[in-house]
Amino acid sequence: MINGINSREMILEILLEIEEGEHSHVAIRNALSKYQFLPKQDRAFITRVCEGTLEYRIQIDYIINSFSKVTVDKMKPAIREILRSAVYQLKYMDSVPDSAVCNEAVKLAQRKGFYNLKPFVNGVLRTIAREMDQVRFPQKEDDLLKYLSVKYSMPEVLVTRWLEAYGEETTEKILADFLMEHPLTIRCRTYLNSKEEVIKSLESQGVHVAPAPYLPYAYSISEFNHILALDAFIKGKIVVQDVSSMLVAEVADPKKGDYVIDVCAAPGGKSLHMGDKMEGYGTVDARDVSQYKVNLIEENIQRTNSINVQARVQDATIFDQDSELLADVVIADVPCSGYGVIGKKPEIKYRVTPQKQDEIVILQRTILDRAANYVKPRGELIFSTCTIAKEENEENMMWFLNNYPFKLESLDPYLPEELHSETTALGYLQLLPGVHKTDGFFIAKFRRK
Ligand SMILES: C[S@@+](CC[C@H](N)C(=O)[O-])C[C@H]1O[C@@H](n2cnc3c(N)ncnc32)[C@H](O)[C@@H]1O
Repeated sequence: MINGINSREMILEILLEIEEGEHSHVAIRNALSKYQFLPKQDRAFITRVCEGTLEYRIQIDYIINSFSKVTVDKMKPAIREILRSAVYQLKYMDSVPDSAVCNEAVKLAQRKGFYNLKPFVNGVLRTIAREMDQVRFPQKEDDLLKYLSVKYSMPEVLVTRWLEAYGEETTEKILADFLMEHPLTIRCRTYLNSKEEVIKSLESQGVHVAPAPYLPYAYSISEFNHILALDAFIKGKIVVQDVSSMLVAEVADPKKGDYVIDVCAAPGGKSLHMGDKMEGYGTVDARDVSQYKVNLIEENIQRTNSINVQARVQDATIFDQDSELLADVVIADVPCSGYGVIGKKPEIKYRVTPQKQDEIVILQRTILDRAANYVKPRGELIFSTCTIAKEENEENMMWFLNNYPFKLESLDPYLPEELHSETTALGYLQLLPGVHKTDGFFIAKFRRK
């Protein structure tokens, strides 16, 4: 307990908020920003327990259901989250003694008004603490699907999809990678700043900086408290961006003076990168569906002083006649299922429905249809998603090629050699977590005939 704030109570509130539909990073950020005085250690503890409980939820539920007469889905939400977060600590956090985990959970149940459930919480947790090693997890030889689902805490519906699409070995690599911790990656804005100077600035603030894979201006950073406090960030010398996302501007390869339309631009990562590649010349017209989203782009334009990027509200599903055949480059980084970033946003895996999947493909095709109209003759359209779902990627790509006057163009001249493959020579790239050293991501490059 610090200044009346109990970290386990905060964890419970955050997990309940995520259960109700909030994004995990938003729920955690909002809770922590309310209590700015919390020491670094407590912030790290709250973040780890929330993220870990979410990441391992299926496995944790399996453990609880192995010992509790009441199954997890029948429990009251608060009791369920108290148990889940306690089991996460018991299994994955050696730094907290088991007895403390159990005592704190029981106290929290009481504080939340569940006085009569104290013995239940106490009984289940102490049994789990004692008998954790005896849990009979599904075995690979008996039931591959259940084994992968419980071991890597991934809903069976997703495991099934990936087994079909990518086979057993690759699926297991993807699943394992989602549970690994990855440092944050940044793009150093080398057209305005020297890399050495930026690294020096970061290191002078205690940040650990290491080269990130594939691109010479990409770095991994760790051991810092908050990105907003880093001088290089405040001064717009770096942009937070996954390397997969940086590859979009590489592949687009815009020329100084180009007119670029980014139809789904918020918060602006790829738009700013395109602007930098054009070294302040030309125009990047960064659009998104709402004022709220456009404000996010604006903030980034201002922070980085990106003079050739402008933001505005424009629904990408509505044809903008004024843009017809005008753009040298159109970026369609469309909304998607987000399966490629489950490692960063674990709640995505629990919110999958077949209906959502169908709707997202329709939305993507509608956006691609409008975006195609903005590309000038012999101009280019870059289509990208942060997912690994074939219907959103390869199938949409084929649909587009079959219906529009565009052809694919090789990505190889723009990619590092280690990413070259049969498909990149044709004009598209599917990055898979655990196989490639990035998020899951898809890029295709089309040129108007
Ligand atoms: C994958 S994100 C874009 C990320 C962005 N390109 C970047 O690099 O920072 C997809 C974006 O599509 C936007 N979006 C969703 N529906 C849209 C629509 N109908 N029109 C325009 N943008 C839309 C979302 O608001 C979201 O910002």
